[in-house]
Amino acid sequence: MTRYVVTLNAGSSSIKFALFEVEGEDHAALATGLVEMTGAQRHLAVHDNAGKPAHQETWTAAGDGFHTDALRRILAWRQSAFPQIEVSAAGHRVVHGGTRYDAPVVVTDPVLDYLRTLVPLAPLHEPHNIAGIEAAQQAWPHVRQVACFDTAFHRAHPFVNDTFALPRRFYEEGVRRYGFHGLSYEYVTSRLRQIAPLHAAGRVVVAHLGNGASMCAIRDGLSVASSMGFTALDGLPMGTRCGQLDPGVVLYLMQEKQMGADAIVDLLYRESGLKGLSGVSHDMRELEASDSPAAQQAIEYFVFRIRRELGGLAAVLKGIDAIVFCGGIGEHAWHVRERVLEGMEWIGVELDRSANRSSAQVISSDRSRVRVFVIPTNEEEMIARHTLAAIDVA
Ligand SMILES: Nc1ncnc2c1ncn2[C@@H]1O[C@H](COP(=O)(O)OP(=O)(O)O)[C@@H](O)[C@H]1O
Ligand SMILES: CC(=O)OP(=O)(O)O
Ligand SMILES: [Mg+2]
Repeated sequence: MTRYVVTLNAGSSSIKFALFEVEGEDHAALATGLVEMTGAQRHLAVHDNAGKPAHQETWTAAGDGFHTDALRRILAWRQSAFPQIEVSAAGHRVVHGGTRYDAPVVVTDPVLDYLRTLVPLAPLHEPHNIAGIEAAQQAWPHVRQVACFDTAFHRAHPFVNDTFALPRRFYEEGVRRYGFHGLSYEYVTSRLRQIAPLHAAGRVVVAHLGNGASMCAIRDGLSVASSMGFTALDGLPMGTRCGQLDPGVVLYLMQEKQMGADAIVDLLYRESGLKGLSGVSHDMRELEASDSPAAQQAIEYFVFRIRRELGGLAAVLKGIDAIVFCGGIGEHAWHVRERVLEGMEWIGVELDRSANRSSAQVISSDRSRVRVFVIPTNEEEMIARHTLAAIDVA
């Protein structure tokens, strides 16, 4: 039986969506799309299954909520482009699932109530993920909604990789290292199983380097440790997020700079990372093109933190068999990959520079003991897979 699923990844200023046709184990994206918001301007662009532009719309917001407005347009496009299709379910990327969810779940009112309590733990993502679900419920009242969590993949971490050294009661109430980008790690792991099954069964470090960035140690397909923690702020520096930070800095901001919680949230989530360090841009493409010394230093810091994390995660795994790069930077910025892997022969990596420059699937040399891969991630396909599985058991 052929089934159809819509996936939604709602952010603060964009919604990524896709329509999948599912036949048994085969998931084919019939179309993928993006709605972007710039000021009052809205822009919707859909690409077909060959990646060719299939539909575009630009409009000015009429005071309506971004998600409701955009979802109505997505629905109208779906009805006119694929009138014969009946959608079985809508799957949503939800960044934080807290302690309660270690698997995707069909959305009900109690689920939404719980997700609302997690908003302070993911202020850049969770409110928009919830708004996307609510708008989809309104727009498509007869379609089941499934929440797919970024944290779920990491929920089996051993205690030491899950805890902070705070009094125990904080751990019990959920102050833990959750880890994020789980849908991406799960997808990449499943691709690695197809491409290189022996490596996939071994010790793998995946670097998801996008606008948000994290790294994950994976053994036999299971997450063992992640660079991200309680929130999606920790670990690597990101487009606008600070990454690892001495908590003493936060105390200093409060006590000496009299900064309140909202100002600190803004500083650490929206004004730091590559953007804050460079003063030029949050975007790696603009930093690479810039001749500003601060832009070059921001890249240097990004590379430095990835190298530190790689060493740390390799130690957790007691050695590594494979490294995988994914995400916008991981898939395209060969220069960053080259600098991350420079002088890493001690860990067993020998780079094939020309394969790396063309972003080939395997970028390590034939002699390299550790195999290094570039695998384009596909969070949408993972959401589609989880969504159908969740409605099948519900
Ligand atoms: N060709 C490229 N070269 C270098 N960096 C790139 C390139 N394309 C995208 N990027 C980087 O990837 C980021 C987007 O990553 P992506 O994983 O698509 O983000 P998101 O987290 O929004 O899904 C951009 O902000 C930019 O820094
Ligand atoms: C969790 C996270 O950082 O997500 P994104 O990369 O989409 O910002
Ligand atoms: Mg991302």
